[in-house]
Amino acid sequence: MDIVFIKQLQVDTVIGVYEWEKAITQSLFLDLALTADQRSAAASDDIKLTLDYAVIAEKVTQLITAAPIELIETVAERVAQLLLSEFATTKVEVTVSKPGAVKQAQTVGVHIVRSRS
Ligand SMILES: Nc1nc2c(c(=O)[nH]1)N=C([C@H](O)[C@@H](O)CO)CN2
Repeated sequence: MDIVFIKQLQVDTVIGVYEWEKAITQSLFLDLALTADQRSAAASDDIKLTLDYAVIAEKVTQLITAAPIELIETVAERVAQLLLSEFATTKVEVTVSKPGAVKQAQTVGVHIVRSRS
């Protein structure tokens, strides 16, 4: 099946479980993959028949920055539910990375897969 994707979407927001994290902004990086048949969009060359990645990036950023969140798991789940409810996709994969959270690691994060039920 076809996938529309966004890689390494940077979202600067208040994220973390510790008190000191609630007073600063940190960067999250998101990889998103939305499954949807793209044959009609390709045949008609019509943006209305695909998943507009610019719109997706904007809505995801708005969702994450609307209020402080503690866990990156919460970010991933909320993003997955937003994508499934507002876009014509049957399955989404969401990876949320938080570089710098573990000094000895390049990055840490969570990857979830959710389908329309
Ligand atoms: N599985 C998770 N582990 C941790 C998280 C998280 O969101 N998910 N968060 C933290 C802290 O906020 C950490 O990033 C501060 O450096 C710790 N573990």
